[in-house]
Amino acid sequence: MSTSERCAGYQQLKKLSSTIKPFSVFWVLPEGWGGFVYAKVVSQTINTFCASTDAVISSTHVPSQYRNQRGNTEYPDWGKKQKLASIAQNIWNKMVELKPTRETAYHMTHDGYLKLWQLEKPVLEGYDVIFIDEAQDCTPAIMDIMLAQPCGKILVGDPHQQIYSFRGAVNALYTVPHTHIYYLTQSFRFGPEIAFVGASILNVCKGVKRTLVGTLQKGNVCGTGQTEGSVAILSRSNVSVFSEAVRLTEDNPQCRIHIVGGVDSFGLKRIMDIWVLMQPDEKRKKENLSIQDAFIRGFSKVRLGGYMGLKRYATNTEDHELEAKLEVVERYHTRLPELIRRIYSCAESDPTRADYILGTVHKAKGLEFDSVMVTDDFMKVTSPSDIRALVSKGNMVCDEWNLLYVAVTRAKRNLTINPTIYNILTMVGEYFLRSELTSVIQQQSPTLSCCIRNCSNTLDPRCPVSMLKLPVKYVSHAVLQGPVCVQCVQRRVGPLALLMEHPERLWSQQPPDEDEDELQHMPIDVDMLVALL
Ligand SMILES: Nc1ncnc2c1ncn2[C@@H]1O[C@H](COP(=O)(O)OP(=O)(O)OP(=O)(O)O)[C@@H](O)[C@H]1O
Repeated sequence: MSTSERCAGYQQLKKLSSTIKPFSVFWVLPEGWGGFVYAKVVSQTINTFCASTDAVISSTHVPSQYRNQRGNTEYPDWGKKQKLASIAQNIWNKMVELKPTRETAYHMTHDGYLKLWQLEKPVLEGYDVIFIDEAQDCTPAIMDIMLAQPCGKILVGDPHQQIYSFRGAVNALYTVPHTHIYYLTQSFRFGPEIAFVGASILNVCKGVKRTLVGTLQKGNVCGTGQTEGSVAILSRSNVSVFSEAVRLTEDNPQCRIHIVGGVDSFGLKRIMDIWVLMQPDEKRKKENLSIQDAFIRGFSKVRLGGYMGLKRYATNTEDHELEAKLEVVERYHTRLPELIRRIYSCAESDPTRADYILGTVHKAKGLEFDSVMVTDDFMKVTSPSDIRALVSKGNMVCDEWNLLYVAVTRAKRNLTINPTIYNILTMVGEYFLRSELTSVIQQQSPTLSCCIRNCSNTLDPRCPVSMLKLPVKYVSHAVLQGPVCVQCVQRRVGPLALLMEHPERLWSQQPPDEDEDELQHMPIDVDMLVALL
């Protein structure tokens, strides 16, 4: 029987589910191997198998480490891995069967029937060439199907946009033997400013020196550009997407917001169900509050422990999506029903009619917007030592840098960066300094006091040209802007900057009390110096 016939069969039997849920697996675990932690490990084992090219489940598909019930990292030995693999294989065998079942753990999933198709070794007839986009995020199972085809293959992708390692994606661009390789380093989406920000993230965080080039169109990366056209606020997590929706609709209740992927798939109904679960029994009965989602409703039973039980489940199974929803419920607590109603009433299904487009980077991948604002919930970087510490954590951190890179490269004209990107730009010598007539600076800042933190110097009004720190706006606040004294400029653009100042006055000024560790890593912005002279 072909996979397509099988799929029709699963559909008829109502034996299809989108994903394997640890909660379903939990009910079919054998004695002695119960609990949510094993349910998570077995689910992950089946997922890894489905993403692989292998025909049977083995200990290689079992995670080499996982968080146990106490929150400690556990490293299963070979015997334990064998047992977990055989539990997973039993479940997989039942998933494949074309028999009705009441256990949702035995439902076939999308990744599951893709796996069956791969094992069937399909031959796609009638194609001269297959074009495989987003090849950096394909699983080995998908690549196995594609590469086995007798026609030509073109793989397209960007290794720095790989953001699905956690789902078993392996960057095929580096592993597949090829006859030709072409580097597409120019993007037609944006101009040099946004390209520089993208290239700086790759350079500082991943040590990649190949430059990303834009076109000649003008761009703004200070968050101060004219916001015409589509404006997207991109976040790392769903919690921030929710917070942004709350903030925007609080500031302006008439505001129209579009949530990438749709307001329903964002899970507002499930968030509301979790909130209901959190309410005491009497309140639920008195106000006739019901829980729609069967999974959440399950936890209202005493033996599963109510809201706290659901929280334990999310922690034990490392279900980050559920953890995010719980965080939203706890953060907004009593206000939640009103906020959800407000978000629904401001939601706009057509992005072209929305004032703001909100979404996570995972959802916004492949899209582009005239203006992009990056929220501050991405990986935090304050110094080069942060980066060194993070790099040692391997692949998952690599995905985090890629997420930041994907976020900024969605912008066509205007970019609002976050503090981490600001710090990364500092590490490549971009201090947002510009030379300006001192008389012009004085109109804005009559005292000519240096705006750098911990510096009490002032600028000399007799100097014809001085330095100004440009205003940079983040999503939530603006950073310091204003005049910068010669001592502070010298630390950033090199000793020739001292030529801007009268020697007597220069010796009378103290260098500011800046963090020495930070200063050691401050690169000299030679281009700025050239521009100055
Ligand atoms: N040759 C070209 N001349 C002018 N504009 C182009 C050209 N090719 C693409 N563009 C424009 O550049 C933008 C980016 O193109 P496209 O979406 O194909 O890039 P991409 O490589 O798939 O981007 P990403 O993978 O980052 O999402 C689009 O607005 C597209 O219309």
